[in-house]
Amino acid sequence: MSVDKLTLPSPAKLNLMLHILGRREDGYHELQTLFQFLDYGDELTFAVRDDGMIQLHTEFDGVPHDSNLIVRAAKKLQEQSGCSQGIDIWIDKILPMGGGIGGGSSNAATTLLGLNHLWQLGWGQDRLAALGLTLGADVPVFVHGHAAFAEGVGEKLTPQFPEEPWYVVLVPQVSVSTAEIFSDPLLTRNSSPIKVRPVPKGNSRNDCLPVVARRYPEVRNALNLLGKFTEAKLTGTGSCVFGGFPSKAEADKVSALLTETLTGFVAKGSNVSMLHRKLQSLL
Ligand SMILES: C[C@@](CO)(OP(=O)(O)O)[C@H](O)COP(=O)(O)OP(=O)(O)OC[C@H]1O[C@@H](n2ccc(N)nc2=O)[C@H](O)[C@@H]1O
Ligand SMILES: Nc1ncnc2c1ncn2[C@@H]1O[C@H](COP(=O)(O)OP(=O)(O)O)[C@@H](O)[C@H]1O
Repeated sequence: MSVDKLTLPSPAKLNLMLHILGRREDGYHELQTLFQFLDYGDELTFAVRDDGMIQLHTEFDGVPHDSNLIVRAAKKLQEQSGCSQGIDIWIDKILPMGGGIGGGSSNAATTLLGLNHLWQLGWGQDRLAALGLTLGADVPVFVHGHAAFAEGVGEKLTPQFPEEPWYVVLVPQVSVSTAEIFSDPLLTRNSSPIKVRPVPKGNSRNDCLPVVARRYPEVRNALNLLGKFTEAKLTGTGSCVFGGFPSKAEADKVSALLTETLTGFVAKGSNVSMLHRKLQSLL
């Protein structure tokens, strides 16, 4: 049965570790990183239109309509599939921008999967992920929807099954530009590749952390505060800082103490993205 309206989640991700192995000729960096999803994110609503127009109805501060990754994803999919239908889109945005939790990439992936469903294109995940990669290095993992060890610039994915703790995520009130961190001369770019799978314990370092912590006192502060309770880590190029706890009750307790002065939230780690769980329930 065909539907013409759909609401889908757009989860956040964490980088449980991130090593930078080198820089390619095109300026992009070769990484090894472990992605896991959070059961926490934005929500997008899509409604098919017959006139071919693509319209995002929710305004974003500082992001013009046609630059929004949601609109760019929809337009690319429409062009490449030759679809004559259009789409109205609304988003309930709760993920911070420039937080290293992948909100923009996740929104793009939710759009690709949602429109593939509504426009009945029948594209497979590999094809959607390849299109997604042209929008951002993190889009493919959100399209595939499974926790994964990622190599290359993030597009070579091997599914992984890390523990799924409860996380406290602190959101320092600064937006970190990924490009700015990757162009810092002090960034470590020569980590040795990990050859063993699954990634052995003790490799949880994020090579971006020293550069981000030096540039952003707010991130340093969040790392110090959460570090009093558990190992505090940086996700991606930041700004968000996270730490795992064995139960929701423990995460809630620490979060209540820290969010008196800092913004943050508690969320469960998940190896199957909530977007894919919802899509599965529609089939
Ligand atoms: C570092 C990571 C780790 O998950 O996450 P974030 O902190 O951004 O969430 C990602 O690889 C980011 O992916 P994404 O946010 O999609 O980055 P893109 O838009 O593709 O790239 C933004 C800019 O960062 C630099 N860049 C990005 C990825 C990479 N592997 N090497 C790079 O040098 C490039 O200068 C690029 O122009
Ligand atoms: N739908 C979107 N959601 C978030 N950011 C977007 C979106 N579309 C474009 N952007 C731009 O992408 C940048 C990176 O966004 P985001 O993915 O949230 O951060 P990060 O890559 O640090 O996890 C934002 O600062 C914003 O300028």
